Amino acid sequence: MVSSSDRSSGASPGPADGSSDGSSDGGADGRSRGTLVLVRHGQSTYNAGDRFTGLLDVPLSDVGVAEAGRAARLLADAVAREPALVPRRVVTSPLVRASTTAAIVADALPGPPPLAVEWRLVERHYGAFTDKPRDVVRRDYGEAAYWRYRRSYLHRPPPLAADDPARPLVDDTLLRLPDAARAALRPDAESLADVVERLRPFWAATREALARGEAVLVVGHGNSLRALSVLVDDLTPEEVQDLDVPTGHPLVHRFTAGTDGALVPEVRGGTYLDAHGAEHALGDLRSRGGT
Ligand SMILES: O=C(O)[C@H](O)COP(=O)(O)O
Repeated sequence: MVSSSDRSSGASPGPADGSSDGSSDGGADGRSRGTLVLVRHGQSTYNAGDRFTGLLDVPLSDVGVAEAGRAARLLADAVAREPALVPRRVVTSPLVRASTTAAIVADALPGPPPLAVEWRLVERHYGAFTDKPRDVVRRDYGEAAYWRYRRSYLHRPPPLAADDPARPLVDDTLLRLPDAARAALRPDAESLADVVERLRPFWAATREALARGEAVLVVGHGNSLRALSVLVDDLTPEEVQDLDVPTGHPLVHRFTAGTDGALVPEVRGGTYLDAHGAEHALGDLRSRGGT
């Protein structure tokens, strides 16, 4: 099983356009491949208030801005040691808590690399839980259902009703996404499995970039990154149930080529740039019920 605690110390690419700027050396020896760095945005105002966020477009808190700055410094130090880690672009969810984090991180890197917005990285649609304090949902739905909706792979939260006060806020986010996103996203609520399905094309493009030896840096959300991890590490539903993602901690995935040319993760679950800090953040996150 890969839980966050199994990750040891130590991002879609843009469209798979087949080009390379030579910023990565992976692939040259026929074995090593590109590097994927995943970063959950810094703490949002809703994380700070312990509310379900989902598709609401809320900003970073002051703590979140500081966390994004720390992630930027960690990545700047890492690329100074290993220039092949410089991504061609920083791929981000369109939601402002992620795109602000991505901009802070990109500014600290050589180039700086441009941002590429990928709608498939938006957070899981939390349905009727959207905008609700977690303790209220826990009280109203009961302990067992609360955990089932939050952590199970297949359960969707109850649908977001047309007269829910959060409905216009979610609709506002949906309206700002591309037509393809509105056609593909469930309008009422998503299970983690739904998020995995919408991320598949993104992972396919990312795999191609990694196979070309590129470095890919992705900024997303707690649940969109848990879902992406299912694809990156081939996690079972049981494994992803225990996976938590701390805010603002870069997680590096390196790959080699298997005998059949498939990408093989060097360390299943990846390697945090700041292992000690990530463990501390994960402990704190779990004491509050996880991602
Ligand atoms: O509340 C939520 O939607 C998730 O649990 C966390 O989402 P975030 O990573 O966007 O904070």
